[in-house]
Amino acid sequence: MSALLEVSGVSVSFDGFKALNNLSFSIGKSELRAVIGPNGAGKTTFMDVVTGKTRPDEGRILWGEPPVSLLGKSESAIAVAGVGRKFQRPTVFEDQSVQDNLMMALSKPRTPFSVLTFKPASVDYARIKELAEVIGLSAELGRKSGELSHGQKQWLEIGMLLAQEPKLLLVDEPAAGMTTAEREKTTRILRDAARDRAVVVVEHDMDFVRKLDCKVTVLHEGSVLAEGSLDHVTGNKDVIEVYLGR
Ligand SMILES: Nc1ncnc2c1ncn2[C@@H]1O[C@H](COP(=O)(O)OP(=O)(O)OP(=O)(O)O)[C@@H](O)[C@H]1O
Repeated sequence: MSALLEVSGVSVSFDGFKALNNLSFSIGKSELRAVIGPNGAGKTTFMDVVTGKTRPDEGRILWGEPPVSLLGKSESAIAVAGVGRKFQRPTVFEDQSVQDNLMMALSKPRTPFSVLTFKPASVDYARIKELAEVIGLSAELGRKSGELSHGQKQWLEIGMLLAQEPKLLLVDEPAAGMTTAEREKTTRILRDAARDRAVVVVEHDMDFVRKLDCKVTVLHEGSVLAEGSLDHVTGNKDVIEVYLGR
């Protein structure tokens, strides 16, 4: 499988402390991957370097086919290239309806004035209907987003990101604060999203990671400690030591 994103030998230091230490990571075009690791392992910094928020001191970040370097590109250029990022807390426009939130997301990649001048066409309404089905909010399209449950807001934001058709979606702890039923639905949404794009899920919750049923990358002290199925990595003695303490 050819890689969509290839991170190699990336290091990032903050005041001499290596948050990422010679990190290498690669993901294919339609792949779901969970990234786990104890607090301070470098998960957020990893997402920050991929999205251009933090510049690495060393290493390469190659993207797409033919591969181009993401190093030196701005956060917005990286987003336009197809990297979407979902932060942990949902950020939707609470006073707007679910449909309007999705419509605003659809309008984003056009021009700087697109939100003001955007006139939805029937194709846009059809796309919103489709997105609402993907995120399980078809019955909520007319509701104010502020009235949604925490889980529904998270799904709406995932839908808003999908509206922009990212090639890679980075999702930070989507299951936090969700009910069991919401987690199950989130698993389904992420697995479906990864059918035709790459999805990286940073997660602490092992039950949730198990349900994702995908390859897992374990980070520790800014490097990859282990990689493989969840059973493989949780059976690794280094991983056990890191999680349970020496
Ligand atoms: N801007 C910064 N300045 C100084 N140190 C930082 C900065 N950002 C991260 N760090 C340090 O780098 C290390 C890695 O942090 P990072 O947030 O990437 O870890 P994480 O795996 O996301 O942790 P958590 O699971 O707690 O969110 C931590 O020790 C953190 O304190």
